[in-house]
Formats: sequence, structure tokens, C-alpha cells
Amino acid sequence: MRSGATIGGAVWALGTMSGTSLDGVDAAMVLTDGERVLDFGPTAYRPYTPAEQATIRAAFGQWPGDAAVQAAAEVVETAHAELMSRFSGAEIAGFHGQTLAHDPRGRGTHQAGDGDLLARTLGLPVVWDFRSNDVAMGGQGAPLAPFFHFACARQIGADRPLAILNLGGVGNVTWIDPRHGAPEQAGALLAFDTGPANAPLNDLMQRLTGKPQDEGGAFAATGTVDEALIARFLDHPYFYRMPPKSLDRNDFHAALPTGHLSPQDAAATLTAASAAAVARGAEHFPTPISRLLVTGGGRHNATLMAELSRRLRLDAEPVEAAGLNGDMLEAQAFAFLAVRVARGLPTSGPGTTGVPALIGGGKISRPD
Ligand SMILES: Nc1ncnc2c1ncn2[C@@H]1O[C@H](COP(=O)(O)OP(=O)(O)OP(=O)(O)O)[C@@H](O)[C@H]1O
Ligand SMILES: CC(=O)N[C@H]1[C@@H]2OC[C@@H](O2)[C@@H](O)[C@@H]1O[C@H](C)C(=O)O
Repeated sequence: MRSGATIGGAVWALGTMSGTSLDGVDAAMVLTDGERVLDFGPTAYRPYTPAEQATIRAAFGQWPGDAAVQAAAEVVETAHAELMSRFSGAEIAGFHGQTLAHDPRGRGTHQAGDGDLLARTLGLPVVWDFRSNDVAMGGQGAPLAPFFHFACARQIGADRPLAILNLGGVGNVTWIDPRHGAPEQAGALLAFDTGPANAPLNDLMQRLTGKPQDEGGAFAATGTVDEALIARFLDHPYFYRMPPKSLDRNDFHAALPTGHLSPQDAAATLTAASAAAVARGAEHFPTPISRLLVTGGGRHNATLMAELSRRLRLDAEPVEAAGLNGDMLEAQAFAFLAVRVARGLPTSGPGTTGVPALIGGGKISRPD
């Protein structure tokens, strides 16, 4: 790995993700050649302290050059270095960083954190800045997990089209036809952000109850959904755009005014709206799906899962039902993508980010 640009066979790769909900950093090891997933390895999590969260939050929506961005980057680097140094045996690392601003057709996309610094600190080749090249080439820069989702579908032995839905702050879905031999093949993948997932509900819970989330969906379960509000929400221009398409964290700010509702009804309506956005997105799937596997924190919300099942007329299952780890899938994705970058394989394409042709992204920083 020291001088060559490619890796021959499978290697243990360490991937990390710091998601939009800002709870902390996930890290996971994957044994992969960048095409197949041969094994999943150890995982770890390092929460951000409230002070660290505040520093990162202050930089949301800001671009490099701003002092707040530099302060956020230092927090991100320190947290990742601490977490990643707990692992041994990795030959390469994938470092996603923390998205602070994402405006693919405007100013670009920016993930805070310097991979060069991490490579030196960890003594490992570090692949980072995964999204910029895709954006520069005309893509959305997100989602990037789909090529990994394809490998997961093959790894679990899926033989019919299925979807993997990630319910974080924002929702994103990958439709996969595993009958194709590789994710690069036309028609193998279609991916896009579905709409807001947990972020509006979290904000509401924080404001009304002082709690950061609706634990298990229990609060929303006691309310009644305002279907008229959901119908108006589904009239947002985003839902009329053809995929691939991606969202910034606050793109739906003000699209779900719930001030006239009781707290319980507001929570029920925001929960149902996230599910309705997914159901609306599913109308774009090239063929019906045999399974809906749900990853990300939203799979712990029983009310949201029930709304999904009802609105998609299909049993929404946590990815654990297929033997995958829903807390670590994104971190694992960036381990897998790091190996793809090192091997010169594409990481996105027309069906995933809308980039006109298959394209690789990411910078590789070496420790020396
Ligand atoms: N037990 C639970 N009950 C209800 N909701 C939960 C539970 N656990 C997690 N969540 C929801 O999931 C969110 C975290 O999801 P996740 O960690 O997938 O987000 P993320 O990776 O930061 O976001 P993104 O994928 O958008 O970058 C929490 O903020 C909360 O809304
Ligand atoms: C710009 C950015 O960081 N987007 C994230 C975010 O979190 C979920 C959704 O929005 C998805 O588009 C993406 O992350 C996942 C890991 C992806 O790229 O597949």
C-alpha cells in the first residue's frame, strides 16, 4: 500500500461516518476488495460531547474560510483520531468527515476534517473528500452508500429487486436489482434522498418536551395524523423532481407547519410525513421491490416503521432481519468505498448521484 495506487485482493478497511444528526462518529471494519463484502469486522462509536456538538452546529451552512468551519474541523479530526486509533489491522481507512454544507448545483459540498492530518496521525492511507469530484462532474455528490448497498444485497443473497432505506436526519433510499453482476451496470441501481426523516420530529420533540427524540415513536403513537397537511407537504417541488436528487439538512424548513396541532398530533403528522415522502419516492422505483430493509436510527421508531409499512403496502424490516448492522452501515460503506477509490473503481454513477457517467471520487492521503 505504501507506493502502489491499487490493492490486489481483499483487505480490512476501516470506515467512519459522522452523520447529520450530530450524535457522534461511527467506525467499522470491512473485509473487501471493493466489489464484494467478504466479512464485517469490529465496530465502535464515539459520541460528541455537548460542547463539541455546539461547535459543529455553529458551522452548519458555512463554507471553508469561515472561522467556525475551522473550529468544527478540529473537533471532527480529534474525535475521529481518538476513535480510529482504537482499531488495529486495517490497511486503509475511509474518512467521510462531517457535512457542513451541501449545495451541489451552487457552491458545492463540504465535509469538515482533514484526511492528510488523519493519515499522519494514524499511520494509515486515508481516503477522504468522497463527494467533491462527483459534484464537479455534475452529480449530486450524494448518496454514496448505494454501491455498497449493492454489495450488501449480493452478500445477503438477494435475488430480486429490493430497497435499502436509511432513516437519519434526512432519508435516502437505494433501489437495487441484484440480478445485475455489478453496480456499474445500467439498471442495477437507483438512489436518491427521500425527504426529511427524523430531523423535523427531533426538532419538535426538543422544543415541546425537551427530549432529543421520540423514543420508540411512543409519543407520536398517541396522536392523530393530519392527512391534509401531509397532502400539502407532498406538493413540495422536491417530490416532483425525477431522481437522482439530494437534499441539504434544512431544505424542508417550514414545509411542515404544525403550530396549529396538539403536540401529539404534530409528532404523529411529522412521523407520517417522513413515511409519506418515502412512499412518494417509491413511485420512482423502476420495478416493485420484494423487500424494504431499513437502516439508520429511524428503524427504532415503531410508529415510523408502521407508517412505512402501511403507506408502502410492504413490511418495513430493520436491516438486522437480513443480518446487517443498521447502526454501522454508513461507516461500513465508507470502508468499502475507500477500497474502491484505492483500486480506481467508480463510486457513483447516473443512477446514484445523477453524474453523467460512472465516476470515482475521493483523495488518498498517505502517512509519508
Ligand atoms: N430508539 C429510538 N427511537 C426513536 N428514534 C430513534 C431512536 N434511535 C435513533 N432514533 C432517531 O434516529 C436519529 C439518528 O439516526 P442516524 O444515527 O441514522 O442519523 P445520522 O447518521 O446522523 O443521519 P444521516 O444519515 O442523515 O447523516 C435520531 O436523531 C433519532 O431521531
Ligand atoms: C451530503 C451528505 O452528507 N449527505 C448525507 C446525508 O445523510 C443521509 C443523506 O443525507 C445522504 O445523502 C448522505 O449520506 C449517506 C451516507 C450517503 O451518501 O449515502
